[in-house]
Amino acid sequence: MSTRSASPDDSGAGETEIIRLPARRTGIIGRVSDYAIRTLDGDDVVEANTLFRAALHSRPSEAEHRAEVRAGYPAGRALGVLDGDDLVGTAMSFPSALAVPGGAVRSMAAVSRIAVRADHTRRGVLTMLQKHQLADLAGRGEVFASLRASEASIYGRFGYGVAERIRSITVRSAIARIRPTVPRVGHTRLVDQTRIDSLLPALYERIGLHRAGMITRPDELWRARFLGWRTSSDLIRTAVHSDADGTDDGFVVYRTAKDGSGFTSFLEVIDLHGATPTATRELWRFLLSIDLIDSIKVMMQAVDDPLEWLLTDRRAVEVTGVEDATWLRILDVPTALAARTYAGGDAVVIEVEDPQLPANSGRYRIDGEGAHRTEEPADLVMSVAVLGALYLGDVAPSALACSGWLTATDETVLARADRLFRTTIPPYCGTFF
Ligand SMILES: CC(=O)SCCNC(=O)CCNC(=O)[C@H](O)C(C)(C)COP(=O)(O)OP(=O)(O)OC[C@H]1O[C@@H](n2cnc3c(N)ncnc32)[C@H](O)[C@@H]1OP(=O)(O)O
Repeated sequence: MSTRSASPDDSGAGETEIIRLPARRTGIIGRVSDYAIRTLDGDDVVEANTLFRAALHSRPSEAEHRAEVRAGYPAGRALGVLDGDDLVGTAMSFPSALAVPGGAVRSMAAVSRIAVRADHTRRGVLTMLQKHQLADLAGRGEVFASLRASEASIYGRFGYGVAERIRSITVRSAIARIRPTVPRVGHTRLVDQTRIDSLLPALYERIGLHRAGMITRPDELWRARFLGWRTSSDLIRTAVHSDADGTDDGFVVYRTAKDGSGFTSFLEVIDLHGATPTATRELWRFLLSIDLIDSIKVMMQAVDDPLEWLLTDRRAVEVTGVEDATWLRILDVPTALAARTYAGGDAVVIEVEDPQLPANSGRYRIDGEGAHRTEEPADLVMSVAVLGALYLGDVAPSALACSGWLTATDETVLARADRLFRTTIPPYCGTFF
């Protein structure tokens, strides 16, 4: 049990993130000066969630949702930093798995809900959390950790590199028409929003990890998502596409909101996945057919999404931004390097530097057949964060060499490395956590 101080009238309106967890002698896994770090369990994760929400300037979840908030935390994966009895920092992760170039899938911790109480920042609390979290995840045998960064300047120092980017778009519905020669396949239906819990996880699993960068969604991640959608003040709807044989093969979750004039609204795509490009295309056909929508926004779309090619007027799609999405931290470099495929060509030897997880440091020979440790001299030297950036194929080694992120013995090495790491399409995750 834990206690949280509340406003004098106890209405909850003024609740703060001053959270006291009872002193415990057990479960402490580390100490730095006045701070102790321990694994959080039971209702303590709900308090950690309140701390996280406060750090993002959001109010706590309603008391009636306590059980659901708790269900959104996998057991044994939340950490808390305590200053005396005060919870002042937290981090957690979901157990997931990542599809890598070539189609293999390896374990991945989806790291999330990192927060330090506003009056304790810049004193090393996150550094303490990261040190323990990385060691814990590597100790569990997880191959990757991944996160979405609130700010780009935070996580490189902990070995995370930008491995995937996404684009955001606005579609002007009034001029967005699907080219008439594009065949209509299957059909799309709205589903009962109160029943999506039993529909979407299985459908997402059936869609599968068909692209490098996609990740599995554990139950706790879905629970957290459903809670967010249920408690949103916006109107949220779900549509499912089935193919010509009647098999469900894609879904879209979207919200609509009025723009103030009364009759027109905008629509925002929250989650859209198709097992095939055709399923995704047909979901777009549905979205574009909804009446009284001025514009459609997508915050998280693959950078190579072909939507504009589908339309009679490609300028109906305005790209409003391109941002970093997956920050990848390779926890087990030998396993990660061996898991992905490489285009052919001559070998390169890379030297990886990883002071936080030194078992990763060393030289690796990579060629079209795979990758393994070697004692040969290095052609390229890079940090584990830079290897994370290269790994899914989003950026070429030559681009990172030119910007000073890695060093190469000569230009010909870079051409070889570019060829080896190149992938046919850029990575895309499509899951926020
Ligand atoms: C995956 C996610 O959950 S993303 C959400 C992350 N959470 C938030 O953004 C919520 C608001 N912010 C916070 O809670 C905190 O400021 C955190 C978690 C970002 C940082 O925690 P802190 O305890 O202040 O970090 P810590 O003191 O360990 O700093 C480590 C280093 O990172 C730097 N750093 C930390 N945060 C930032 C930042 N926002 N911008 C720039 N540098 C930063 C520090 O200056 C320090 O650098 P140094 O090693 O050269 O001295």
